[in-house]
Amino acid sequence: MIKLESIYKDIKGKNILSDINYNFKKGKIYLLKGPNGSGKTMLLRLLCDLIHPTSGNIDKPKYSYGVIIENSNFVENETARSNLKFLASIKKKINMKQIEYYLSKVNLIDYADVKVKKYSLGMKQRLAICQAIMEEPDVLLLDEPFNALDDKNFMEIVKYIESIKEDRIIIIAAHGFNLQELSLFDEIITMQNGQIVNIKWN
Ligand SMILES: Nc1ncnc2c1ncn2[C@@H]1O[C@H](COP(=O)(O)OP(=O)(O)OP(=O)(O)O)[C@@H](O)[C@H]1O
Repeated sequence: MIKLESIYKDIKGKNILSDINYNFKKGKIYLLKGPNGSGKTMLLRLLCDLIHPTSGNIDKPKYSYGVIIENSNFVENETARSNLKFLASIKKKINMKQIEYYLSKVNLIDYADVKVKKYSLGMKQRLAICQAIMEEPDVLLLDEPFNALDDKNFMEIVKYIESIKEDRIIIIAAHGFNLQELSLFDEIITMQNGQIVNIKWN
């Protein structure tokens, strides 16, 4: 569990997150929604230690993280396979067989040896999802992972994310108009002006 208690974050004198109290539990999928600038990305950054709170407590064990936050930086002139191979070489947790397994999960196995610069936006998004899940992290943080996906790939990725939720904390920040209708999400958290203003349990 990740426990946030009275979290405040100020950047350059401006309040970005305000009095955030929340427990994120394993086995659940969370939707973070809210208007542009409401603090969704900042909350994700805080959860994976990219930023630290100005005040308040974060209580959590030493988790591993898979993240998509802002643009994923793949080397455009390399293939998907060599990009993922390079990323996997940092932690040395997985081998090429596992990379290929996850490439097939996001429907990219047939394009593994195509240079990323030839990928469409949706394919790049699926590659980013692949990169985030391939090391089977405890916590999956996905910022706007669905934007460019067509209906078929959207539904397949949604089903897939649902299938891996056991023993994992999954938090997805997204605008999508009808996303909250999906049974995918166990809890829907609405943010506004850096605060959590509504919580809905599915
Ligand atoms: N590097 C930064 N320095 C100062 N303020 C920042 C920085 N990055 C973001 N902010 C501010 O933090 C606030 C929250 O931004 P955040 O990116 O978390 O919003 P968001 O809910 O993810 O928005 P969006 O839906 O547009 O992605 C905004 O007011 C933004 O202007």
